[in-house]
Amino acid sequence: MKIAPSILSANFAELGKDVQRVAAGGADYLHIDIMDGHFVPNLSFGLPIIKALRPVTDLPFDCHLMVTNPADYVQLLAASQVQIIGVHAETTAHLCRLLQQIKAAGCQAEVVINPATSLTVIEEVLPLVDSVLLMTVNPGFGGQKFLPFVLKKVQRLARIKQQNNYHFEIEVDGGIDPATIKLCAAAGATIAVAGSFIFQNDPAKQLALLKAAVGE
Ligand SMILES: O=C(CO)[C@@H](O)[C@H](O)COP(=O)(O)O
Ligand SMILES: [Co+2]
Repeated sequence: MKIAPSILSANFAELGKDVQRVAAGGADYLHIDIMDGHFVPNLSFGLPIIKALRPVTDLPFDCHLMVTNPADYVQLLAASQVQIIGVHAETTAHLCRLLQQIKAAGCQAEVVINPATSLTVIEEVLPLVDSVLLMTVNPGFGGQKFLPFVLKKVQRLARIKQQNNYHFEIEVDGGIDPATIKLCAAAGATIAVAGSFIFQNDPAKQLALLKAAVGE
């Protein structure tokens, strides 16, 4: 199980230092939540923050776009050396084209769905993607409670992946702590995003607690 700390819950007054702390603590990715106040009822941060953080760490940037017009940002994010671009299936009528644009820009394509969105919405594009991010909270805020009904969706996706010999990562995002990461790993998730749990205390210590919970 790989871990992607979400900087949404970092101390923004010490953002660079917090990023270095999670990198030193053994994080596998840096999860960056971009919110526009339209697709989700919250604003977070944008490209200047990504550009400022890029020289701070070699961790791959996993950019989770919670915006109504994700296609407008693909080229800009690719030019800012973001490795993974995650787009919500709910934001576009042209999901296949959007994922192709991400790949053509040289990035890994990640499709994201809300807790209430069915896997059937993304089934046809599964051969195209590098990762599938299943939201385990309703997107927009850190510190929310994990929604256990999504575990069945993780299991179903893991089965589809195995049956078709697909190679995408299965990522979960929201409400991850030592108890819920264990449930997600057992259901077949391969990457866990964690924000408030990691940054509520010493990030290296918190990362170790998450890893220990999944036997790493
Ligand atoms: O995308 C989101 C929220 O919309 C997440 O990435 C959060 O940042 C996760 O925070 P916690 O639930 O772990 O506090
Ligand atoms: Co996120």
